[in-house]
Amino acid sequence: MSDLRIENLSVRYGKATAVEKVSLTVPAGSVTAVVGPNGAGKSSMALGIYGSTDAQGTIKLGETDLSQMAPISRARAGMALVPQGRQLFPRLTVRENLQVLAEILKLSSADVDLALDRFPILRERESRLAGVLSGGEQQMLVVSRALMGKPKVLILDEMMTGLAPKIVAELLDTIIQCARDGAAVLILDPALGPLKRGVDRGYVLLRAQLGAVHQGPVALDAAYQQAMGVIHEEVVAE
Ligand SMILES: Nc1ncnc2c1ncn2[C@@H]1O[C@H](COP(=O)(O)OP(=O)(O)OP(=O)(O)O)[C@@H](O)[C@H]1O
Repeated sequence: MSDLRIENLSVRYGKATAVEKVSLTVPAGSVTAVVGPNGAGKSSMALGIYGSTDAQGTIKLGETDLSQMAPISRARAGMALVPQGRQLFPRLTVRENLQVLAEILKLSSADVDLALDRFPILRERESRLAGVLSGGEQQMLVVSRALMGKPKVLILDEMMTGLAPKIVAELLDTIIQCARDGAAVLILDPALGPLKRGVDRGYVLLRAQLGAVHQGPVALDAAYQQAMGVIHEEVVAE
C-alpha cells in the first residue's frame, strides 16, 4: 500500500495558471476528494498528476518519484485515471477497449474477462461498439478499464456527472471497495452530493489554489459551502 504525495504541483497554459503550487496527500486505503467550482482547475490537476499535460512539481507514489515519467510509465507504476468525458474508442467494441489497456499493461485475457464481469451489463454488451453504449454504460466501462490493472492510485475526474442515482451508487460502491482493498483514491468533482457517502477526507480547490485538508464529508462540505459563499459575496459586491 502506497500513499500518493503531491508537492507544489503547478499547471500553466501559456501565461494562464490553472493550478498554483498545490500540495496534497492521498493516503492508501482512503477516498480523498477535491471539490471546486467549474474552472477551478480540477481537470488540469488530474491531468497534471497523470502526466498528460505539462506540470511542475513532485509526484511520489510511496518512495517512487513519478514526476518525470510519461503517462504510460505512470500507468505501469500503478496509476489509473478516469478522465472527464469518458474517452473511449467509440469504434472499438467493449472488449476491445479493455484489450487495448490490457496490452499496454501486459495483462492477460483473464484480466479482461474479470473487467467485463465487474458490471453484468458490460458482459452483456461485450461485442457492441463502445460508441453506442449509454452514458452510464460507458462510465462503467471506463471505471472497469481503470481498475483492470489493480491500480495503486485511482484518479476520477467528474465521473458522476449526468448519471442516474442507481448508477452513481453502483460506481461509488466499486470505488469505495477499491480504496478498502488498499488503493489511494482521488475524486475530483464540482459537487460533493452523492459522493458524501464514500469520502473520507478532502480539500477545496478555488481559483487554482488548494485549501487545508478536512476530515470527513461533513467538514469538507461545510468548508466548500463557506468558500462558495465568499465567492458569491464578491460577485454581489462587484
Ligand atoms: N488546454 C487548455 N488551454 C488553455 N486553458 C485551459 C486549458 N484547459 C483548461 N484551461 C483553463 O484552465 C482553467 C481550469 O480549467 P479546468 O478544466 O482544469 O477546470 P475544472 O475545475 O476541471 O472545470 P470544470 O468543472 O468546468 O470541468 C480554466 O480557466 C480553463 O479555461
